[in-house]
Amino acid sequence: MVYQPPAGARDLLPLDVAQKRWIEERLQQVFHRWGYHQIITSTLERMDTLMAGGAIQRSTVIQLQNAEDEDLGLRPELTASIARTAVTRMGGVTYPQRLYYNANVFQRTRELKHNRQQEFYQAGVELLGSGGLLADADILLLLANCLQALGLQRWYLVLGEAEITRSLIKAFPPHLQGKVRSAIAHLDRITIDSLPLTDELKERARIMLDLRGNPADVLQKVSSLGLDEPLQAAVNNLKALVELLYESEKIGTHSSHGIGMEIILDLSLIQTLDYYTGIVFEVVSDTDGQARVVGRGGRYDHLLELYHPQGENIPGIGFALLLEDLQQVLLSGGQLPQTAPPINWLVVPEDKSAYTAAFTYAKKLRDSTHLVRVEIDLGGRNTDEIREYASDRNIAQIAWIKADGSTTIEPVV
Ligand SMILES: N[C@@H](Cc1c[nH]c[nH+]1)C(=O)O
Repeated sequence: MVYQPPAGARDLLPLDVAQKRWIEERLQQVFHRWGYHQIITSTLERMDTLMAGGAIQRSTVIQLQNAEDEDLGLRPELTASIARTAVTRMGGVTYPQRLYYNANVFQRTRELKHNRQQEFYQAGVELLGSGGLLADADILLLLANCLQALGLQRWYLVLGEAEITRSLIKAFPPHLQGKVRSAIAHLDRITIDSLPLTDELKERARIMLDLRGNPADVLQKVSSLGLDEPLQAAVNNLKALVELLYESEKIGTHSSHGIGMEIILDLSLIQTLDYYTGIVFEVVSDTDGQARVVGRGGRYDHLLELYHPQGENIPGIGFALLLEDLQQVLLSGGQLPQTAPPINWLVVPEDKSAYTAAFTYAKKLRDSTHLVRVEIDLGGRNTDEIREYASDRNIAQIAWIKADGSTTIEPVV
């Protein structure tokens, strides 16, 4: 019998863990500095929670069944679970609530044959109870601060607006809206040309594909589409947000806290999660010409009411950073540790009568500073082999201990 993990599952070895922790610790510090508290929700949820009123497709969830025949699944993301927790378990709290998480998620992919990954890690935040421009900007500045803390070099923010995009798509015949949506999401001009649409609608779809680029240009183009009042208000909001971010950034760049945010406005940006009601965004890292999405999020002002016992409406906005993708990018940038943390000391009892003295010395070392790593040599090796072991493992020093407690310290070459 060969014991393999199930297809798509992951084991993280010590070096992976060291790199993952490096990222997580930096993010956690930023989250704390911005007033966020950690929340841990259940990995397992009822399917109806996970699907968030149809915003998340059943087919993307790994489903399970328990003895009570409940319809359960492994969370594919955390926003729905946090929305559920906030309104069902945190009654009486004052808003806004600032919550962050660091957790694994499971996403079912159809291409299992190639052992496509199904378990991922995300670190993210949810800001609950505040709608509007200030909260939007606060979240995006927090996002920029996270990326800065990681030392991510070249990245840009793709910013869209779910309501505007949704309403632009509504102009298409209902039975084709799904196809148009997917073609636009994939920037697929060929499909758009081949769809049975009037010339006018094809042109509209092409314009939508072009609603991507420098914010000022895109805002001008979208205004030419003759939007109705509420949508024009959403466009104006977007404009105000971009201005606020650039202004805040200017202040940042003059101090040592330049956030270096470049914004690409993209009104064709469509997220597969369909609970968004306002701004949506992706962080794209662009290293060596290779673009990779390392985070995403947006505003969801009608998600919490789905779970609220009285259907009360509480707005929300948040983002998730995708830890595997960040790890890949940071690895190629050379920021991450290349080895698991080294051991500082190997404490070697010279014979049986020195065991107690060795444990006492190891304890003294461990108590001396909280960052020290100390191993006891467990025997079975001669002096040369011990030196070789210490050098292979990059251990800095050996402490040879005699029964009377006398110690010889030897730096490892
Ligand atoms: N949960 C979303 C990201 C997000 C957090 N908050 C809002 N959106 C995702 O996994 O893509």
